[in-house]
Amino acid sequence: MGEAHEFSPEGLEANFPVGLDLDSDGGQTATTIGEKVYVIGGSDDGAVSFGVRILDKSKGKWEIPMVLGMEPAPCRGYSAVLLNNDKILVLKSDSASDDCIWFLEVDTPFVKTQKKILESEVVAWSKGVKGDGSKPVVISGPSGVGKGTLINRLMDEYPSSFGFSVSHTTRAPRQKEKDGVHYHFTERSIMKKDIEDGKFLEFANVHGNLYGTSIEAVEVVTDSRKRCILDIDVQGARSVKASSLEVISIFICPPSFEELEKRLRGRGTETEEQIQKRLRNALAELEQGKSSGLFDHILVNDNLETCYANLKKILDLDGSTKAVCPSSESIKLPAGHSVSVMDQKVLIHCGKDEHGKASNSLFVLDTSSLKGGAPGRTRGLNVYAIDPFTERLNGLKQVEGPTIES
Ligand SMILES: Nc1ncnc2c1ncn2[C@@H]1O[C@H](COP(=O)(O)OP(=O)(O)OP(=O)(O)O)[C@@H](O)[C@H]1O
Ligand SMILES: Nc1nc2c(ncn2[C@@H]2O[C@H](COP(=O)(O)O)[C@@H](O)[C@H]2O)c(=O)[nH]1
Repeated sequence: MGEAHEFSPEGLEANFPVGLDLDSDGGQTATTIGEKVYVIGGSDDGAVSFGVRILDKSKGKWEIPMVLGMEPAPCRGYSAVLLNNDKILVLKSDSASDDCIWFLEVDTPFVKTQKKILESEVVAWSKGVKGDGSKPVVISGPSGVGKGTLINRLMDEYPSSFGFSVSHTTRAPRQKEKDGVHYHFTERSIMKKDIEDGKFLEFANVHGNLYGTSIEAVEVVTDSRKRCILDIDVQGARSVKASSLEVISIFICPPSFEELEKRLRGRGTETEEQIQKRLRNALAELEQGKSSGLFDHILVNDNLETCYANLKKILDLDGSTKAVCPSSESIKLPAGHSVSVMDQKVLIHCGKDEHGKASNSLFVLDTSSLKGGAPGRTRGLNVYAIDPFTERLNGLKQVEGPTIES
């Protein structure tokens, strides 16, 4: 965990004279990691935006990195603190409670991998979400096995707990499919460009078309505080496994190849040629799915009721645990806040409240159990309030029902 630092453009310019032309009216922070200075932000009419540039001190050169993930919306101010030498915690002032904690990943495993793939300087934004959240669920299996049927049942029974990751595809829509609901139907050239720009968590050529999960598709679901479900093929599942997104992966098998063919034909959505292609691919998918240790669970979808019951068991929905329900705690930071770091705890001193009055509020952001991160959200944030009059820092105590605004 790095030291919290108060940002001073003047001080920084004295230390790093190589053209560090930071806003004199603030709105920017600079965080140094080794030879690199990460400068975030810039203000325009009082609104701070979150552009990123990097000063490489060894080369005496500025670089504009590729920025992955959704950037935070502009706000009136923020503070930044380095965590674990690989990410910068950004605390936005006067922002909605579910939009004030962000991470700019600058040297995490995901960013390191992307730097290699994209052969460019890369940083990645990841919004912090409170509470443990639940790992996204990857559901894979050959075409026609019943993945969509199972997912639809789950979403119908638990509409507030699960959200579907809407993939992009270059295949044509089927009769009842809606753009933006079942898929984002797109053109190959557009999708390829977005892939090159690092917007996809995974993508694959499946049955002659391009399919992929955008980082945004997963973020949108996480932001709605639901557990994300991805319906993707085996190649996609392998890419996700290799990424830093932690998931539960489930492979669905048919009871027999004949039954698979029957279901695929019975659905009546593909031409004979497409059915033949999907069946040919199913042989390889079944072999890979069953044998490679790629999946955490394998379910046989023979009887639909039994298979659905087993799926619910895997997802702890068989009555033994509560439904996925996010914490309702929230936080809103005034412009005058400051931060300091102790062990893995970030102390947020509120300074002034939203009416400009002095405030003694002190919040603790415990970063010891962070999970996930880019691509996607950073889960496991624990925020609580402490009363500075009654508590000493070595005796931090959680206050019930924090006074943090909801
Ligand atoms: N257990 C089952 N028994 C009999 N029919 C089933 C069963 N599960 C699903 N089906 C039927 O099989 C057909 C294919 O199911 P579904 O569309 O859900 O497959 P899928 O795996 O999502 O396929 P794709 O990967 O092509 O999207 C549908 O007509 C569905 O009603
Ligand atoms: N790798 C990915 N595979 C995906 C994605 N979205 C869907 N799929 C898989 O494609 C086949 C065919 O789907 P269909 O809707 O044309 O029948 C199926 O196995 C899906 O699981 C994706 O984003 N990435």
